[in-house]
Amino acid sequence: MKSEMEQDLFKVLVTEEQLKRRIAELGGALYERFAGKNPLFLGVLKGSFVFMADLVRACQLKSDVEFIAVSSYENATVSSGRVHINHDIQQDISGRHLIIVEDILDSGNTLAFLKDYFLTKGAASITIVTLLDKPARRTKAVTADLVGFTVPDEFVVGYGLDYAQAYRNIPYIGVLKPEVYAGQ
Ligand SMILES: O=P(O)(O)OC[C@H]1O[C@H](OP(=O)(O)OP(=O)(O)O)[C@H](O)[C@@H]1O
Ligand code: HPA
Repeated sequence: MKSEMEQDLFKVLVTEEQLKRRIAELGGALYERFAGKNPLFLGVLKGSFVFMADLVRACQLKSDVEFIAVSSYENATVSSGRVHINHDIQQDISGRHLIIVEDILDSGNTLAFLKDYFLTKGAASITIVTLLDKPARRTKAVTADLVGFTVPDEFVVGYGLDYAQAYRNIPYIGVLKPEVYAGQ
């Protein structure tokens, strides 16, 4: 029997197997770039929490982890354009090589904001890793250094990504049935 979340799904875009394989590749690429450099993995909450957990374990670098929580979607499927910091980082990042870990690069508002924010705080370098890239929706000129999958212009959920805070615990990436958004 389908779970209550699966009943809301219209289709699967990226399977668990595809995620696992690609994240192993991303981990390997990061290892080659950062071995010996003690980078700081900086996860962007909430969406990146699942990807971050798998990525750091796929990349056996000597490194530490930090998190910032920001939001801009306010229960909608389009960005409000205003990025709020809900919980800031807890350590000095000046002189550090940052690996920003995102679940999705969509309009670019969040990563454009965070790049400026961390450069102002004195990061030595910033590398952006995003699990998903949705270039069709971009309004800010920001690109990722490493991308897991490029996705079409559809609102996606699962593997950390939400709609109205739900569906983050689906273990793959999918698209919801249109009626789930009815009334938005
Ligand atoms: O490129 P953008 O259009 O800025 O979209 C990407 C951001 O949107 C989502 O976060 P959201 O604001 O929904 O907060 P959440 O991570 O807590 O779900 C996602 O996790 C990214 O951080
Ligand atoms: O397609 C998306 N799904 C979930 N959260 C998001 N934040 C930006 N784009 C998306």
